Order: sequence, then C-alpha cells, then structure tokens
Amino acid sequence: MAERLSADARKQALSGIPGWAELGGREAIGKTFVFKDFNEAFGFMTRAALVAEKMDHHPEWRNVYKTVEVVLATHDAGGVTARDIELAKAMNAIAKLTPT
Ligand SMILES: C[C@H](O)[C@H](O)[C@H]1CNC2=NC(N)=NC(=O)C2=N1
Repeated sequence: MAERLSADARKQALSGIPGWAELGGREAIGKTFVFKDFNEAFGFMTRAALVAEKMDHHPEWRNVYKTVEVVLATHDAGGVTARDIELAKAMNAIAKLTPT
C-alpha cells in the first residue's frame, strides 16, 4: 500500500504542481479549477474520470456550472500519498488542454 507523505514531502511535491494546496483540518490536497463554461468543465471531468479509473484512484469532487472543486486523499493510508500527487499532475495536464 502507498505510504503517507510527511508534511515536508507534501510541501515539496505541491511546490511542483501549480494551484494545488493542502486542505485545512484534513490531510488532503485540493484545487479549484475554473473553465470557460459548463461544457469545458464537464469535458475535463470526463477525461479526468477515465484517467482516475485507469489509476484506480478516484477524486472527491464537486461541480457547479464552470467550476470543479477537487479533493484528493488516499483513504486507505489516511493521508496524501504519491498516488494523489500523480493524479493531481494528470489533472493539471488535462486542464491545460481545456480552454478556460
Ligand atoms: C480497492 C481500491 O483500490 C480502493 O478502494 C481505492 C479506490 N480508489 C481510491 N481513491 C482514492 N482517492 N483513495 C483511495 O484510498 C482509493 N482506494
């Protein structure tokens, strides 16, 4: 099973993934993506969902119109692991292909 990252390792990893930050009150990372419209937001979610399913690692997320709020944590590990960092990077790469 993946190991929880230390506070230092989380900070280090997050410094390389624009827009992602630690949540307050819970060991998890999050980012709010804002797109041009609902179509782009939902397109992002569709592409990200396919990648997440392939990784067997799934986001907690909420969509309102063109905004997608994402939270990533590894529930089995009780914190943030390399798998969350990997999915966060993949989501940033997908968002780059999507007009904002
Ligand atoms: C059995 C399966 O691998 C686990 O339930 C996976 C599925 N997807 C998951 N996704 C996330 N984000 N955290 C998990 O701990 C997790 N566990």
